[in-house]
Amino acid sequence: MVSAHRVADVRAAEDVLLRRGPDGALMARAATGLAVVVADRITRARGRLAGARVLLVVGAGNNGGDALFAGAWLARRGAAVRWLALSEHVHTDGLAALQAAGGRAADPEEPTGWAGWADVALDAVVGIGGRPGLRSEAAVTFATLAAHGVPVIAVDLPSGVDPDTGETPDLHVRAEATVTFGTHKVATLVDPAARACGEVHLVDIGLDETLPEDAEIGVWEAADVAAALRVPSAGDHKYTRGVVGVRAGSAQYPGAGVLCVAGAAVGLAGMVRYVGDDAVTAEVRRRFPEVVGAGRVQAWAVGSGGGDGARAALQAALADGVPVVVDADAVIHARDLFAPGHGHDVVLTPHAGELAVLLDADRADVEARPLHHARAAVARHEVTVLLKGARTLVVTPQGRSWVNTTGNPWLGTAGSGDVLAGLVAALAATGLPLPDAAAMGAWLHGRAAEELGGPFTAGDLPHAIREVSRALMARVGE
Ligand SMILES: NC(=O)C1=CN([C@@H]2O[C@H](COP(=O)(O)OP(=O)(O)OC[C@H]3O[C@@H](n4cnc5c(N)ncnc54)[C@H](O)[C@@H]3O)[C@@H](O)[C@H]2O)[C@@H](O)CC1
Ligand SMILES: Nc1ncnc2c1ncn2[C@@H]1O[C@H](COP(=O)(O)OP(=O)(O)O)[C@@H](O)[C@H]1O
Ligand SMILES: [K+]
Repeated sequence: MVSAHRVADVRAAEDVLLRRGPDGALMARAATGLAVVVADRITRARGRLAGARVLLVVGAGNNGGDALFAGAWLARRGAAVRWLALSEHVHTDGLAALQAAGGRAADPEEPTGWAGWADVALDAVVGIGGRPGLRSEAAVTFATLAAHGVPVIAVDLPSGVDPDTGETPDLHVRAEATVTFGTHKVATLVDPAARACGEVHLVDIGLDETLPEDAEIGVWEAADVAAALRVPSAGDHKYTRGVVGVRAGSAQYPGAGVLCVAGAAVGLAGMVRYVGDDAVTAEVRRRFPEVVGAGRVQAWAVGSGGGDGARAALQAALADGVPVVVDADAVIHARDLFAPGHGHDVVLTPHAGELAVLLDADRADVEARPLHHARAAVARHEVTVLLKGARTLVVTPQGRSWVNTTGNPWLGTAGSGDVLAGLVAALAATGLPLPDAAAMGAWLHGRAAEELGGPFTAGDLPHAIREVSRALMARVGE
């Protein structure tokens, strides 16, 4: 599992290594890793590093130091390197190294000598020492670079984002790529900051052994999902594999019932039950002859397209005392059904708009602070929350947080959330803990979208999800 750590934890881990190793060793690792990524990107873009024009936008701290040493490495290999200092003092040894390698200062008053000159710029204004926002000089510098179409590679983090929350309350750099050191930061994974990072490269500087195990946020990877998927054994039959129930769709939204069942059908459970509107039931049976009616289940998916019937459906599902995926029209009923101490095993699966209604917040504020709001809902309702978005979050009442990095924007298509709700419930029915099922469902759903590429509609997802699961299980068997 990939993970992100808080700045305080990164600093503590760095301190241990700094005490152990020779002066500058850690920064040398970071700078070399940075330089190698920059050189590789330049080589891919223009064929060769020699002659490439690299601008370093440098602040006062060690973030600037990383860039100056990286600039020296690049200059020694034939790149033309200039630095633009945004602070009176910059990292002394880094600057000396760059000067010795032939780097030159850019004149801030002459943008033709930097914005009009550079093939690529490194943002090394601030890293984990930064507060959100950009001072006006930095803001003007990056606006000028953007106006000249110069791509930016951020050092550790795009300057101006909030490292520990992923929030971007103020001006910040928008990078084409970010080279981050030692471990991910929340900002390199969680939106909206993750969007400002572009492609993220993680450089190993040896922090792994000194970082705390309990990360701030984790990312499920293919191997984690593959290892957790429940593959039936010879002794299993349909009931031991798990039965998933769907109470979704309504006369108003019949398709949601069908799509939720379709998601449930590819979640590796042994049987799918559907309970709902007669016309929807008929359509579900027509599409999925194997689906049966009411009876015992090991997990429910409730609420997708549920309309006015969502509350009654949720109450009926809760009465069974099994894990429940609470989607769409059912989410709002968390308000009174899930007061602290309720004791149900539940995951809410809202998008930002639904979470905003539940929390009496603005949708824009949920989008600006998704992790904050997901955690607020978890605290208020003692449920797991899966907050859908480009970077879907799963936050549990036990204090774990995961962010999903699979998927593509084509997933923003009507009914795609219905498929996800059914899928998560089915995975839970196979015996997986509900939070794990939520994280794995988001991963499979996003990975299926990547396989499809796009454009696609929600009805294309289930088959792709099954193919992704099949490929993962084949990997485990290898
Ligand atoms: N501790 C270490 O040995 C290592 C640190 N590394 C690098 O060092 C960085 C952290 O360095 P620092 O602790 O020196 O901090 P930074 O370089 O991130 O920033 C600190 C400086 O920026 C100023 N500042 C803060 N917010 C600002 C803003 N919004 N606009 C303009 N200036 C602002 C501060 O007053 C301070 O002078 C990491 O992000 C990483 O790039 C790496 O070299 C790895 C090793
Ligand atoms: N820009 C995006 N990039 C990746 N995934 C996205 C994006 N926008 C939406 N999604 C995903 O698409 C799905 C949409 O679900 P939802 O909003 O509930 O749609 P519906 O209610 O129509 O089913 C969610 O899984 C969400 O994470
Ligand atoms: K930076």
